[in-house]
Amino acid sequence: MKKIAVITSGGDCPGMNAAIRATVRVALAHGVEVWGIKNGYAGMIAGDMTVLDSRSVGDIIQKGGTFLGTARSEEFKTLPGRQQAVANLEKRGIEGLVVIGGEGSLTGAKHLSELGIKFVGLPGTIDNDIWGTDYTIGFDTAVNTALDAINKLRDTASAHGRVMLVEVMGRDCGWIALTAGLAGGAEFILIPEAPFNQEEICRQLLASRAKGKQYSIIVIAEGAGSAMSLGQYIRTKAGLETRVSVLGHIQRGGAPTVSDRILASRLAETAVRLLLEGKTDIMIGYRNNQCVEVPIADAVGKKKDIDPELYRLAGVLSQ
Ligand SMILES: Nc1ncnc2c1ncn2[C@@H]1O[C@H](COP(=O)(O)OP(=O)(O)O)[C@@H](O)[C@H]1O
Ligand SMILES: O=P(O)(O)OC[C@H]1O[C@](O)(COP(=O)(O)O)[C@@H](O)[C@@H]1O
Ligand SMILES: [Mg+2]
Repeated sequence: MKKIAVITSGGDCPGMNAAIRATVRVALAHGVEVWGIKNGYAGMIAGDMTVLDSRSVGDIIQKGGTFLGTARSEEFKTLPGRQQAVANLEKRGIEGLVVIGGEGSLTGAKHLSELGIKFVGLPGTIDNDIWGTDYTIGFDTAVNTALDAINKLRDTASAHGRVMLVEVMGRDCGWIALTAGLAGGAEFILIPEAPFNQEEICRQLLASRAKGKQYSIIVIAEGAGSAMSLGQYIRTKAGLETRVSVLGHIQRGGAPTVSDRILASRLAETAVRLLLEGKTDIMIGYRNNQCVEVPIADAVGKKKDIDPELYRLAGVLSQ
C-alpha cells in the first residue's frame, strides 16, 4: 500500500487532531503518502482532499475539534453516494483509510470496504459508547469538562441550598453522566441504562434534607430525559428550589487531556501499522492498557454497557 487517507467523521471530539497527526507521521515514517479528507464523508463524496506532510499536522496536538473538519452526511448512507466517494479515492490511487469517528462513521466505513477500500477505524466520540474499547478518544476530556462544571455548580448550589440539575451529553448512553457524576459527588446520576422514577427522586431528596443535607446535585444524561422538565417536576412536587444547567457542546471542545492525546497517538500508530500489513474491517480498541484489534462487526454491532460497578459505587457514596 503506497497511498492512504485519513478522515474524521460524525461528532468531533478532543483528540481527533492528535490522531490525525500520529496517522500522518507514522505513515510518512513507513514511506507512505497520506491524504487528508476534508469534512468527513461529505468531503469524500465531493472529492475534497489534499496531501498532508509532516508540517501540515504541526501545532494541532493541543487543539480540540478537527482541523480536517467533519460532517454528518446523509448522502453517504446511499450506495450512489458511496460509489462516488470510492471513485474519488481510486482516482488518486488511495487504497486504504484510517477512519476516526463514532459508531455511525465506523458503520459507514464497513459499507465502504464492501466496495473495495480497506480501512482501520479508531473510536472517536466523547460518548464512550463503542464496544471493544475501554475508552474512546475524547471521552476523558469531555468528562473533565463536565466535572469542572459540576464543581462550580456545587459552590453556588451549596450557597443557596438548591437542587442543581446538570444535563450532560450522551445520546443513548450514560458514560459521561456516570463518570462525571461519580467524580463530582452527585446525589443522583440518571442514565438511559437505568430507569428512574421521578416521584421516588422527590421522596429521597426530601428524606436527605430531613437528615441534614443542605443541597443536592443531580447529573442527568441527555438520553435519559430532560433536566429542564425534571427540575420543573421537583420544584412542583417536592417544593424544593431547583436550577438547571444544560452543558451542551461545551463538552465537545477544548484542549485534549494527556490521556486523550496519548490514547489517540497510540491507537493511530497501531491502525497505520495494521493497515499497511493489509488488514481491513477492524477497529483499534484500548483494553487493559493495550491496543487491541476489534472486528468491525463487533465494534458497531454490539452494545457497550456502562460499568455496573461504577454505578453501584455511585449509589453507595451518594448516601
Ligand atoms: N448505516 C450507515 N451507512 C453508511 N454510512 C453511515 C451509516 N451510519 C452512519 N454513516 C455515516 O457516518 C456519518 C457519521 O455518523 P453519526 O452517527 O452521525 O456520527 P458518529 O460517527 O459520531 O457516531 C453519517 O453522517 C453517515 O455519513
Ligand atoms: O452536534 P450534534 O450533531 O448536535 O450531535 C450531538 C450529539 O453528538 C454527541 O456529542 C457525540 O455523539 P457522536 O460521537 O455519535 O456524534 C452526543 O453526545 C450528542 O447527542
Ligand atoms: Mg455516535
